Parts: sequence; structure tokens; C-alpha cells
Amino acid sequence: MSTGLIWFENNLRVKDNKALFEACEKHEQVIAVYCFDPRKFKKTKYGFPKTGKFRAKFLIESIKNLQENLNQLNISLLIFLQKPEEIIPEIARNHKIEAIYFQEEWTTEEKQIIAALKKKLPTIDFQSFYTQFLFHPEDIAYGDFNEIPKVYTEFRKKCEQYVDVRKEIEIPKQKPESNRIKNTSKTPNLKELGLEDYQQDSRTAFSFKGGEDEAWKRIDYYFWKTTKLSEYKQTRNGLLGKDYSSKLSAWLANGSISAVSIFHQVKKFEHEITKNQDTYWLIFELIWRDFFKYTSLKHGNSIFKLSGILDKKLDWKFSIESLQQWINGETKEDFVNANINEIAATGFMSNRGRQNVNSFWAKELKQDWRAGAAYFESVLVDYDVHSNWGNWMYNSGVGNDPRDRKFNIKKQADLYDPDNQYVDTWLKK
Ligand SMILES: Cc1cc2nc3c(=O)[nH]c(=O)nc-3n(C[C@H](O)[C@H](O)[C@H](O)COP(=O)(O)OP(=O)(O)OC[C@H]3O[C@@H](n4cnc5c(N)ncnc54)[C@H](O)[C@@H]3O)c2cc1C
Repeated sequence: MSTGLIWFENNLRVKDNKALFEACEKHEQVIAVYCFDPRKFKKTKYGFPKTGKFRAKFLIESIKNLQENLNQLNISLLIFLQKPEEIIPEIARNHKIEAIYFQEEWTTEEKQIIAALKKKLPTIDFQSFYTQFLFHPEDIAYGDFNEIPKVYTEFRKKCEQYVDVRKEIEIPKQKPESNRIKNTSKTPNLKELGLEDYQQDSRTAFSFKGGEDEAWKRIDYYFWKTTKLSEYKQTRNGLLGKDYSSKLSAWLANGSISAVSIFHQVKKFEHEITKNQDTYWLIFELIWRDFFKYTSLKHGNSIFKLSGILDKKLDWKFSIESLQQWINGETKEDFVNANINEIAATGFMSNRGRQNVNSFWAKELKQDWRAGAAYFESVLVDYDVHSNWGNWMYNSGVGNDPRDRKFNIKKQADLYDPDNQYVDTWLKK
């Protein structure tokens, strides 16, 4: 009997998951694996953990839900707190695995893991799929990733003109019960990941809960129950409350829902409820998400370099005291402090807030932008390597912003928080 292994990473869903679907189509027996990689929970050189408590909790919830949904398909999800390249070879040998299915990744840390696995399992067939994009890399109108433009609008227009978003891939058919294997593995808790448990701050903009089912509940609420999508563009610069933007980022980041699924929900909404600038704008933002992924595909590790993808030498400083003040919300700007307090207390910050906080750190204080990006990587519930480092480069003058703008923080606060409601909420302890 042929056995395939689906190795989950940032594609934690059963719907529209080509890797899972292919594994189920090609093999009579399918086993699923997820590894909480200890390297992702270690401390960075700045002293904070690479993955902080908000994202870790969201991930734990996501894995629990994935396990339930796979159970419905009679597929056992084995969960480990171990490096993939250490445990997967053992499973592959024990279960006579013929092929491993996974989401294609291209940043160095992920590539190293895949290379180590391949080295240890030279006879196994590795099948990877780009399942994180809106516009599939095989469909874009560029012959080579090197042709991806530096300017977003150029990229967007060409994609909109020439690329059709693919159809969603259905949930695989249920396997027979005999597909289940003995599974004593357990999802680790926050303590086992070296993190403290916490109570949610009552001021939080949104109570994020991980898992594919929760992502679809949010779609149901934001699109269908409240039709908030029909005013998305007008409200997306908001700072308080759960409805000013879609809040889909955390589920998108760990792949609990695909950009393709969201796109088709927008199209359905436009067909059944209303079609306007606001509904289009959610797609516009999903294209930004793609753009940063294509930027990192093109530029590789340059997205982590001080001089960025522009290879621009600027006069950067770095002091650990400044970093601490910025993180503690003790800068001279109340609007920056309020935003940084929000992210520290909840793991979330609006897009408007992120732009201002980034601009203040990199362009006002001229501090090494990578330290700010690393802090966001630690605390964000929705951290995505390409979106985070891409946006940070953009707002720090070493990325894709052709205008190299600096935010006037006071003006921004007057415009987006005219009654100080936001600042008052987040400056109070
Ligand atoms: C400095 C900085 C760091 C950021 N880091 C991240 C990150 O780690 N992960 C992340 O998902 N987003 C990041 N963003 C982008 C954006 O702020 C968040 O996606 C957004 O605030 C999440 O809220 P939402 O889902 O309600 O967004 P919505 O406004 O509802 O947007 C819908 C979706 O579009 C995508 N999107 C929207 N804006 C952007 C953008 N500027 N860049 C890329 N994708 C976008 C997201 O997937 C988002 O979920 C960052 C922005 C800045 C300025």
C-alpha cells in the first residue's frame, strides 16, 4: 500500500490545500505531521523570543483545529516539539513513506530545513506547491522572478490584466477509517514553548482565535452577516474596534485560509450583495500581500539586509536604550507610544499604526530598521516574513516605496485620531 506524508507548515487548512489534496489523490494511506520547531521559539539577539506568546497561542489553536478537521477525513496529525529534519526521517522510515507533500518556501531558514530533510531522505519523492499566493507563480506574466518590478502599481496592473486567480481546491475525500494510525502526540502548551500564558487585554481591537473554522467564521461575519466588506475602503484606516478592517491577516499568515478562497468570497459577495470600490479594495490589499512575496522571491536575503533591496547606504544608528524606550512606549510621540502599547498588550496594531511606528523608528530616530522589524516579528499575531520585512523596508527607505515618504506623526494623529480616543485608550494602563 502506498503511503504519503503531508508536512504542514504555513498552510494549516484542509480547504484549498493543493499539497494535502495531492497527497490524498496519489496515496492510499496518508499521514500528516506538524512540528513546533524549537528554533522558532528561541530568543533573538535583542532578547525577545522569535515567536512571542500571541502568535504562539494562535498557532496552538490553529493546530488543534487542523487536527480536528483532519480527523474528519480520517487522517491522523502527528504533532511534535522537535526539528522537522530530526523527526520526519524517523516517521518516514517507520511508515514506509514514499513521498512528502508540503508548501514551497524560499526564505533561507526554511530552505535549509528542506535541504537537510532531502539529504536525510534521498530516496523519497518531495512534492512542493506554492499555495500561499493569490496569483500563482506559474500564471504570472513574468518569465522570471527577476522581472518582478520594484513598483507595486506596475505589478498589480499587469497581474490584473493577465492573470486569472485559480479556482479553490476542494477538501479531499474522506479516507477510510483504516487510514488512522496510533497517535499519542499532543499539542504543546505555551509553557512548553517557553512562554507565559496571559489574559486577553479588554481593550483589544479583536479577539483573535486560531484555526481554519475561525477564519471562516470571520468571513461569515465580516462579509455575510454584517456586510462590512461593502465599506472596507472607507473604514480600513480606523484604529479602534473590530470592524474597521477585515482582521484576516493572522489566518492568512499561517495559512488557515488561502488568499484564493478570500478572493472567491469577495467575488461571490460582489455578485450577490454589492460590488463597489470597497469590495475591490480588499483584493487590492491581497495583491500587496502577493507583491511582498514576489519581492522576496526576487531579492532573497536582501530583504533582511540593512541596505535592503535598494542596496542603499544610509546613516543608521543603533542603541539598545532607544529600542527599549520605543518598545516601552516612552518616546516623545503619544501616537507612537499608544500604538506600541497596543501591540505589546495584544499582538495587533492597525496598518496606519504600523506605518507610523515604523517611520518614527527608522526615519525620525534613524535607528537600525531591522531591530524594529525583529520586534514586530516577535509580537505580531499575524507575522508573515514577507509582509513584515517588506513593509519595514518600504517604510524605512530601503524597499519598494518610490516616494520614500516620512510620516508626520502629529499630523497623522490629528487626522486619524482627532478626538484622542485611540491615544487615551492605549496610554492608560
Ligand atoms: C511595518 C509593517 C509591518 C507589517 N507586518 C505585517 C505582517 O507581519 N503580516 C501581515 O499580514 N501584514 C503586515 N503588515 C501589513 C498590514 O498592516 C496588515 O496586513 C494589516 O494591518 C492586518 O489587518 P487586517 O487583516 O485587518 O488588514 P486588511 O486591511 O483587512 O487587509 C486585508 C489583508 O490584506 C493584506 N494586507 C493589507 N495591507 C497589507 C500590506 N501593507 N502589506 C501586505 N499585506 C497587506 C493582509 O493579508 C490583510 O489581512 C505590516 C505593515 C507594516 C506597515
